[in-house]
Amino acid sequence: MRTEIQTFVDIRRQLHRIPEPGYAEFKTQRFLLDRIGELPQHRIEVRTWRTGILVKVKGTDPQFTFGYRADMDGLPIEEDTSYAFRSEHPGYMHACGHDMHMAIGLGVLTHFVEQEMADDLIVIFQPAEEGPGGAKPMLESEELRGWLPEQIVALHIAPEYPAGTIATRPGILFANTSELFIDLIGKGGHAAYPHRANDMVVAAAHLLVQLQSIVSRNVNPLDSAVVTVGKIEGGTKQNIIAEKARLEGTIRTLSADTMQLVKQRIEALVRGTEASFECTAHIDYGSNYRQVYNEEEITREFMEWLGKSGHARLIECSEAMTGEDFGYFLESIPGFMFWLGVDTPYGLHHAKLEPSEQAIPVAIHTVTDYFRWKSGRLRSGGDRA
Ligand SMILES: CC(=O)N[C@@H](CCC[C@H](N)C(=O)O)C(=O)O
Repeated sequence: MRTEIQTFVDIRRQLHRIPEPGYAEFKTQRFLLDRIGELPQHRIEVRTWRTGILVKVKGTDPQFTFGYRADMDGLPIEEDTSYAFRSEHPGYMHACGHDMHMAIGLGVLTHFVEQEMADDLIVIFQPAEEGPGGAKPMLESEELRGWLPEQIVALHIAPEYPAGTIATRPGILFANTSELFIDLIGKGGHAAYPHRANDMVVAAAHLLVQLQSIVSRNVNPLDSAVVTVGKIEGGTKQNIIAEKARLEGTIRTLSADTMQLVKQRIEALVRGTEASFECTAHIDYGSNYRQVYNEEEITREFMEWLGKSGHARLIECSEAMTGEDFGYFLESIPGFMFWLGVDTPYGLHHAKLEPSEQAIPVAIHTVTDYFRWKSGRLRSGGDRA
């Protein structure tokens, strides 16, 4: 690659400074458009969709279109890393590696602008992966509909694997997800007169504990599910009985049927809370993501190629209960997602996450060489898409 890898490490650091929430990735979009604007323009076409960006790199003799997708949004976390290039947006951090995913995306794009390929490539910078989900509406947009790739690849950083490793599997990689918001509304009052009020802090505490029984007592132990309440809010002051409480969480399942079962049980427990605490409740499932299902034949072929290529050490991993709206891309476009080892003791969504930047060249070389190899293979008639 003629452009130095250090460029993409620097780009990642600059992106790290400006994490933004879903659909508010304005500075991020501007930054990426400026970098894309510095590339020779004769072989690229650029479109924007909300805060996202689509870039087509025209091949010399296109018969096929490859796609690489990078997500763009940050998370509401106060950063606590040792970095000199910490977030400049108080309360926001790239704690899920989207800064790495975007820098790698620019690396892949730059490579194919500098060193042409026969086939076309679409690089997709997608907003709002952490919520409410940019993939589905982007796929339905006019901007992307006319430019749909025929095979698509995405990656996600993996703190638990060493830099220089790539982990994936054919079939299901990430879970089905649903957000969960439960509002409880009772009757507030004076702390000294509990008999004249319906305390929603107590109701929320009971419900929170009952929710734990869904995975332990309703889901088949041989199946997998997660119900996590990550935020709980209620009340206004220590000597006022709370009129309202809110639980915010997420549900994860490996099958769509189990997702339905978990939701039915949540609804039953919430109805029980209404009866027990004489309150009213409202459930909102927010945004739901489809499982990430790697097309089996293409993924096996990639794994075999990677094993021989020497670009990274390959691990065949198990499914994870993480969610990713990339699942919507894989619903209509064959392809796969892989974990990119970044070797850090702190997990995704942690304020101290410091992914190893050594993984950036590993990913750029893997993705670009794989597309080039696959393009040649399709042309030689050695494969289907
Ligand atoms: C890779 C990753 O961490 N993705 C997120 C996706 C969030 C989906 C949605 N907002 C939810 O919380 O259900 C994850 O938390 O797995």
